[in-house]
Amino acid sequence: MHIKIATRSSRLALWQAEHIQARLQADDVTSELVLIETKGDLVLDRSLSKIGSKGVFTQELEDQLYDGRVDIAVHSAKDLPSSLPPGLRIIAFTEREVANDVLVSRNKELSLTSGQPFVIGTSSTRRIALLKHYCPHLTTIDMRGNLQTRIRKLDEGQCDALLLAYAGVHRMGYDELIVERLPLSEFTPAVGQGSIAIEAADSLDKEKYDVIRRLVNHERTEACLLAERSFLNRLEGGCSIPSFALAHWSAGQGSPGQLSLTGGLVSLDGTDMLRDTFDGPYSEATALGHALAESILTRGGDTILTSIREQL
Ligand SMILES: NCc1[nH]cc(CCC(=O)O)c1CC(=O)O
Repeated sequence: MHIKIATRSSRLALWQAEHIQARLQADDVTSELVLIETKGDLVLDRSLSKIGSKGVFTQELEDQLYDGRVDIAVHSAKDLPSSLPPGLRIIAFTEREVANDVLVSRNKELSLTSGQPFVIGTSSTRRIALLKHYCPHLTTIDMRGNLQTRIRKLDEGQCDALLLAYAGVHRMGYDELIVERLPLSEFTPAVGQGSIAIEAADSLDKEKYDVIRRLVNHERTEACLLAERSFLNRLEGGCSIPSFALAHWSAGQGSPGQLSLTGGLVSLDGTDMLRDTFDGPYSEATALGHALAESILTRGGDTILTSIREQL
């Protein structure tokens, strides 16, 4: 069997695609990578929220799936919108890497909790809003581009530190630049952070589908991500909305276990913060995400969302 894989060509995207290739090799499946530029890779002078939140890193890959030029597309799960275009679906999620955000700097003394002011480069609306909420003494400057570009900008002195996902920093081999791992309880990650998602057309050959699921999919991560993505879907938030959610699986009473989903929303200026945790059975992941989102919306989340949409 031979599988054609669409991927972006950033180093992180290639790492992820090669990771999937290595998994498939375990079963004598051959594969090849088809490298594709997306709008998110090409337009670097505007923030993601201005380019348009939906599918900036995914659309060109999806075109290849529709045309049948590739079998699957590999993405950071975080970059995939919570609802996919018709005819496409996610067929597997890899086991999640450490989900935390980390502070990256050449200066080992820096810490978010020290009370010392410094400048953080990030253009994530979630990270900016959470920093405003928990660390009002810090300043942020807008910083896009792939990991290597951002670290170059850090080294040029454009900022003192970066706030990044551990998963990407670790995969790119920059662990020695991590000066602090941020607590999940405050800096709750973006939906899907740390997992790799495999997207395919509904028409994907059944044998390929089965092989990919068997060799790549991690069931517990999948359940967590279904809950998180359902939460995001109900909020109708793309990656430009400062929302966050993280689910954990636990053994609970008997199999197949329980999910605990924490998620919320913060206003762009950091003043209004809503966060809650809902627990439910593993088999009800989608309903759990939906219920948490409903609760957040009725407790004032709808007002926060309206004002976010007016400002972006
Ligand atoms: N949108 C950028 C993006 N997409 C996925 C990752 C990191 C890897 C991951 O979370 O899977 C990053 C960089 C970052 O947020 O630091």
